[in-house]
Amino acid sequence: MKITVAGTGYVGLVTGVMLAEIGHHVTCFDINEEKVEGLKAGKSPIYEPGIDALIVSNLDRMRLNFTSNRDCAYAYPEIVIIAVGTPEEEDGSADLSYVKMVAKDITKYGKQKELIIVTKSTVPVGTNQKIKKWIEEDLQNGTKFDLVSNPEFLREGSAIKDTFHGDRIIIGSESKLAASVIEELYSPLNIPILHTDIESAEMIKYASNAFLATKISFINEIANICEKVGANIEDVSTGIGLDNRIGPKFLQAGVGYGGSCFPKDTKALVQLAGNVKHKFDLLESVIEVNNNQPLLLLQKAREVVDSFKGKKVAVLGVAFKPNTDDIREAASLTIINELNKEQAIIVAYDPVAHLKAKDLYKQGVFFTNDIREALTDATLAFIITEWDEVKEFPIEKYVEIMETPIIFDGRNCYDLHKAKNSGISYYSVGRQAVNPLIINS
Ligand SMILES: NC(=O)C1=CN([C@@H]2O[C@H](COP(=O)(O)OP(=O)(O)OC[C@H]3O[C@@H](n4cnc5c(N)ncnc54)[C@H](O)[C@@H]3O)[C@@H](O)[C@H]2O)C=CC1
Ligand SMILES: O=C(O)[C@H]1O[C@H](OP(=O)(O)OP(=O)(O)OC[C@H]2O[C@@H](n3ccc(=O)[nH]c3=O)[C@H](O)[C@@H]2O)[C@H](O)[C@@H](O)[C@@H]1O
Repeated sequence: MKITVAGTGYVGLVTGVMLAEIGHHVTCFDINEEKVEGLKAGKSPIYEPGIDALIVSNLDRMRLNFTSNRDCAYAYPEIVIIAVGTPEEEDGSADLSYVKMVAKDITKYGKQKELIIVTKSTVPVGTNQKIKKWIEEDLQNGTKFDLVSNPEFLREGSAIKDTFHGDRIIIGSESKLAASVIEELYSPLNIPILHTDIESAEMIKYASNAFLATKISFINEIANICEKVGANIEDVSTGIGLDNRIGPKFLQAGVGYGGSCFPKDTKALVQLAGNVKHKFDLLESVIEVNNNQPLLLLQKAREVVDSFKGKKVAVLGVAFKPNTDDIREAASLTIINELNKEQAIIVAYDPVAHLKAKDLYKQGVFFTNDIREALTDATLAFIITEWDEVKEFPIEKYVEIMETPIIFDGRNCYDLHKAKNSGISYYSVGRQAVNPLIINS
């Protein structure tokens, strides 16, 4: 099939590449010309394991092309997939202006008589009806179009695997024919498909992200209590997860969830509920717990050192999770901002996100992809992202290279016995402190 994907971010690019790989002819359109030029040359604008090889092989097979020309993108596709951003507005609701821009481009530049428009961007319930209205406002006579809501569930860092081996594909449509075309589109993937109405498909996406965020805030609250009553959250998580009804996933306690989606989608769902006069108390608490979680780690450090002023502090991990260069809403930024306010000398390490993060700070923060450089002569270190490079860093080295080996681990990377034997002062989440220490400023 002939497909145009609007937006070449994490979702659009991975979707486009996947569809080309399973045999479709895909044009990826983006308004960012620099991105498009790079992609034409086979250069991915995002760090995502496995994506570069798929871009290059499908460019070579001529099944994939990139453009910033609207005529080329919208003239004759059979299907347009909307995969542009839906960032949050100031009040937490979703900004639909990029989605609207695509809807308007489709009617302005489209020359086809029949078209299926698939919404893959995460959009509030009711958005597909808005898209319908935006398109009908200036539709050429005689053009027939159908809408399909087809939310995306990939995770950054494992996006390729998630796309080829997802748990489910949701197809929400008012048109049986359009739904069957989209089912056919994905059939080589052999992933279970659920057909729903459009509104339910839109809600499935928000409810999924909200549920996962709830699991994380729940386990973080249990962790916070564990610390006070002498329990160990790692054992508690394992014990809970052995119940098949609960399952072991998304029970890793830490400094909370970040990224471009959980924070914005939870807020958007609270807004959506508010619009229909439903106060979503549970989800509001999930968000509040998450906002506090990095601050609790900082609080532990404040109880150990009187002041951060003038001290070298290492921050290990800047990306919101491992295997991505995405730093949107990363817990590291909360920690760095607070330390920066308190005039610490911050050296932040990340194996891939260090360059992106550099652009955010004018002064007071140094970024490196050399973990030793970050730790050498540091008074204390915060572990914020559980990169393999961090987990595999030998614990004894902290003692060797830091001025005082005091570690605040926001991702529970190390075994408590090993930490004890190594001689570091080690504070983690939901577990007892090891070799606790007080130093004077
Ligand atoms: N990042 C993720 O892991 C996931 C994201 N989503 C959702 O998918 C949507 C896209 O997210 P990302 O890919 O992360 O966004 P992104 O911010 O990485 O990429 C969006 C792209 O759209 C382009 N764009 C903006 N307006 C455009 C227009 N009118 N025409 C063509 N291109 C345009 C931008 O230049 C950018 O390259 C969002 O709604 C997000 O919530 C859903 C599942 C996973
Ligand atoms: O809508 C989206 O954008 C996507 O959001 C998440 O994917 P992603 O944000 O890429 O990453 P996750 O692996 O879900 O992690 C999100 C955050 O939760 C944190 N997390 C995750 C799991 C856990 O047990 N504990 C925990 O703190 C991670 O460190 C990270 O900061 C969902 O997992 C995807 O299904 C969804 O498609």
